[in-house]
Amino acid sequence: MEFPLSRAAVPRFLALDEAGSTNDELAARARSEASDWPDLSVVVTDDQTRGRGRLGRTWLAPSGKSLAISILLRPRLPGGGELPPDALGWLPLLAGAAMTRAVRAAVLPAADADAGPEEPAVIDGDGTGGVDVWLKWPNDVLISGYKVCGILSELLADQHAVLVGSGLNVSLDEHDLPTLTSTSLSLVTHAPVDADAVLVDYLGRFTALYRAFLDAGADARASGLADEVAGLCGTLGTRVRVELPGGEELVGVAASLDDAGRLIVQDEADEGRERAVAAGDVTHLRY
Ligand SMILES: Nc1ncnc2c1ncn2[C@@H]1O[C@H](COP(=O)(O)OP(=O)(O)OP(=O)(O)O)[C@@H](O)[C@H]1O
Ligand SMILES: O=C(O)CCCC[C@@H]1SC[C@@H]2NC(=O)N[C@@H]21
Repeated sequence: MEFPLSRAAVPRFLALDEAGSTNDELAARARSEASDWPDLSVVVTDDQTRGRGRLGRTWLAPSGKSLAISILLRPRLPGGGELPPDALGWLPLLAGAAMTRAVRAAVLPAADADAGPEEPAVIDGDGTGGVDVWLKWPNDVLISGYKVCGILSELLADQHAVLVGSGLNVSLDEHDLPTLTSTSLSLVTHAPVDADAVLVDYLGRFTALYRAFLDAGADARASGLADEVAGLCGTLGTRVRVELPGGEELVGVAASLDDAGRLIVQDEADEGRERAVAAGDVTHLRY
């Protein structure tokens, strides 16, 4: 697949006909030819054969019907210093916000896609009941509750770099869907999707948010990133169950994001005491 628009949008762009994992492909190049792979280098394929999710889980991508996109970040503060650890948690959320906007632009009429972050994005002209697109904290983009994109961020500690990998279901049919809870762009639009147009939109939005974040000294509130993420995050205000990494379970309303991008949950088992969650499997519960 050719990506003329996306290729022009970033400092280095490599489209592979096939890859095991684009995160692994980009990590290997970032290490072996570091000076040739600058900040915001991108590796993409529409045929990823061994995609990874968190905790060794599998990301499935039928050949030719989805995009695996990896972005290399070598973030530096305006003075050249490295990002404080708390700032790193915002990078996957930044990617999620950019992807949520790009998915909205791909599946919603322009007026709805560009609405303010708090506006629900809904099409209801055809009696289908409407379509909404939200970010599920911390790493999924959902269309009407179905997962269209998953994001995996990995630290390249030896490079002081981060890889942000996104798997986007572009044109999977019903019978291609890997889970009962997934969907694709074309299943929603009922029309062919221009993958290069979606990708360049994602990269442009990502770059703008990333530059603003770094220019503000990696202060998510000052740069507007925290508001953008919060406005797009469908998890906030809902009752959630969180399976914490140690196996503990936490149930309560997801109230806000803290300064490190962690989810603040009001623990029902402890009189609503607020607990900050950095990682875990989140399920949105219905009342
Ligand atoms: N192409 C795909 N589209 C949607 N979901 C997928 C796809 N491939 C795999 N999955 C799901 O994504 C999960 C990846 O695991 P990971 O823990 O990284 O994701 P998660 O977003 O945290 O989990 P979940 O999707 O269950 O909330 C797998 O467990 C699988 O259920
Ligand atoms: O399931 C998730 O939520 C995360 C999935 C992340 C998949 C992407 S596809 C591009 C990059 N390469 C990988 O092996 N994984 C990520």
